Amino acid sequence: MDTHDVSDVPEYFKYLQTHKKNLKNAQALKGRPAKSPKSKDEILMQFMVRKMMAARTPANPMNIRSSILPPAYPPCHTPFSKLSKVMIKSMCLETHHRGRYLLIRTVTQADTMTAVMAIVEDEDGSVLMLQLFNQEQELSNAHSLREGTVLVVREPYVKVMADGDYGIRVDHLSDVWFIPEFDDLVPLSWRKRVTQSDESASSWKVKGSEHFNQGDYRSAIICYSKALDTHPSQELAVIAQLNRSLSFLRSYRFDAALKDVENVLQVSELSEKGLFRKAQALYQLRRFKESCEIHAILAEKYPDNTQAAHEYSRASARLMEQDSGKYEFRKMILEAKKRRPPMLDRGTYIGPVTVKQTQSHGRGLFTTEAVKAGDLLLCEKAFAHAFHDKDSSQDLRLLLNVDMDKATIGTQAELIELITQKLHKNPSLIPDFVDLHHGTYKSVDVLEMDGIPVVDTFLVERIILLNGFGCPLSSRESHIGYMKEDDNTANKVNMQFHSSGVWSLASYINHSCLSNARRSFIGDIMIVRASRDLPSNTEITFWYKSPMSRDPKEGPVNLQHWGFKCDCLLCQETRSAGSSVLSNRNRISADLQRLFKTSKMNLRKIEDRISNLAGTYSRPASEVPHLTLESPYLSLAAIYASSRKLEKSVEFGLKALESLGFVIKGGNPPYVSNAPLIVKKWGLMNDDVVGCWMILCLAYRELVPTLASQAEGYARVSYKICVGEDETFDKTYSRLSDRADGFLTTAK
Ligand SMILES: C[S@@+](CC[C@H](N)C(=O)[O-])C[C@H]1O[C@@H](n2cnc3c(N)ncnc32)[C@H](O)[C@@H]1O
Repeated sequence: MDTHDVSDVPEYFKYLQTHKKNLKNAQALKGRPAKSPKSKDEILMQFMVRKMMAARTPANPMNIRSSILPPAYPPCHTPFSKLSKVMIKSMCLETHHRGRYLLIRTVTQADTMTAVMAIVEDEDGSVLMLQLFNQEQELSNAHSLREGTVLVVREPYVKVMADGDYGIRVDHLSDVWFIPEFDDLVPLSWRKRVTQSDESASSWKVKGSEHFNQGDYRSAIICYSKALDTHPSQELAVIAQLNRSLSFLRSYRFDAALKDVENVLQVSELSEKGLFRKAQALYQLRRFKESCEIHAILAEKYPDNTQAAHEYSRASARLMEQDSGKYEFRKMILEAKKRRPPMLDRGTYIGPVTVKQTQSHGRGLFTTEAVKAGDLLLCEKAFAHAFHDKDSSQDLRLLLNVDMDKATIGTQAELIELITQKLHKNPSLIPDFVDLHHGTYKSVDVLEMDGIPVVDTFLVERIILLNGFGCPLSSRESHIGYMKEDDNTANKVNMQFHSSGVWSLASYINHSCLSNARRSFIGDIMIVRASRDLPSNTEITFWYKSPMSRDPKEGPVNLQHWGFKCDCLLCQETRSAGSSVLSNRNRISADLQRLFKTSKMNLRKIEDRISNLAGTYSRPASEVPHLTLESPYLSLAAIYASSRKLEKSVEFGLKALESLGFVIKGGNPPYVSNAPLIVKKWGLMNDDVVGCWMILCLAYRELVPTLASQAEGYARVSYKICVGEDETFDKTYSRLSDRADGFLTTAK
């Protein structure tokens, strides 16, 4: 939704086809020996050269870094005890060595190119390239994958890479294990020193603390675990668990941190550090209520702990947002502008909505009580958010999925990394995430193996493909960009963004072109508001693709990406209208655009052409919106407002809204004194609606002042629906602006 899908753009389409061909050629080598004919020295030299080249040359003709997903394959889900060792010399190309494992060690420093890469050797001294995908970038830093690191690759997959060389490709995080030097699996010849088998718990603890102080949390965790396995005294066990919990917190492993402190609290119920770290782990897992409960104990027992007091107020603020749906939106907008990445620390508010089964399109989100247009339905923090900063030199990435024939530009590849890592580190989050819609993709039904969480990278990718959203830095910013554009082209309404994310609850919202809700963004927070009045138990829908983004002659909006065809009334009307009506609409629309651009505009002719266009619709707009009419009506309303023909401005302003399906009473002459302006039915909500209400507001100010503030009220609600909040409305629109729609061209 709103991501840069470039699958059909000729240059990317060609690039995708080239990769499919490479893949086919590679697969023709399936079964050939994986051992490279090159010598170890040649392979090492080549690695260094590749590293230098990668730093200098763009990755593809489009100067965008590309990530290519191979055909999907499941993660290893066989217990390690049932795997047998394989050597490089016995491995084959383009083969998943099921039931086998490979023991290797790195013989180069790792480097991050398209993946974390290093040259590895096995016990025979045979070498190959290793490519670890979806790992943290820090893996290639000094602490982690340094030369000599021993690894186990479970069920290794050897691929022919794009340049024809061979490499072990690991896509699933649980398929690679980093083996500590003292582990029994490590051959004696690979050990730098002989580890004392009688090393004491306290010396492991000391080593753990040394690693911790150097910021090497992975090694610290290994040493504290070793201390705990080495029969520590109860006192030492508590210290090792407390220390390990802090290392877990620092490495974003909140489930494990929580488990450690819970063990500590069983022995020492009121441990200050134990309670504090528990409250922190719960906060990070977004369990704010439980975090506050622990903080309440801390506050009572340790009133002088100022850090805990500070964290208590933070957790209370999140809980308040979560329970009340009250946010300081203006502050959030300022924060999103400043923070990089624009991740906002806020609670998720779930309004009067619930997930239920629909009749024909899987699960959907429904109202649990009647709501009004503009009401807040959801204010959801992203499960994961990948930001592209257009003002920085950050690379854009092209993600090629050969299984799905998809090419997207933006941050989708990064999002896969973020989500696989988050789930791998916090397995308590896996069940809800993998329950999101994933089409026909079948994954393995295993959540854990050998005590390690199993996360299927290809499942994550499919979930992102079907549930992810492209998003602006803030919808206010994109609204302002939209209003500043003069040209009302499809590009203007077809917004696509490089930043992207997944919002779990919003993922249950189905599409309808006749949507009744709209999403907006502030940083990584998605806001969903009702765009019309809705009775209880109504299915909430928003656009995956805006029906206004399509070319009128193209027919219904193309939702092939999500595997369905929309059956809303708008799509039905478009299908039944037939190609001659659609091309007639298209022709008149193009003619109108031309007439609006002529220097001496002939308004009578324009009005005539608009009437012709209106004549192509057989059903009233209150039933099926007349989308092609909105823009010309709105342009006329603005032109007449500027030339002070206010009655005409009102006439066309109302028509613009009616073309979107609005039913409005009391807006047209004859005006009855004190009769209200009433929206009987809300229509489709696009960004133009705000400006249209403002044009009406400004015209009514002179014609019927009592209606002006009501029109402005509707402008404010429409703004809130489009932008997510109305705290910045006055900064963006003013009755005193010199523009016909009140938009402040200076708005920032
Ligand atoms: C983001 S998910 C929406 C939630 C999904 N229905 C579920 O059960 O989890 C997107 C998927 O929902 C289904 N869907 C959404 N809108 C639909 C519609 N108007 N008609 C049919 N299927 C729809 C499609 O299968 C689509 O790929």
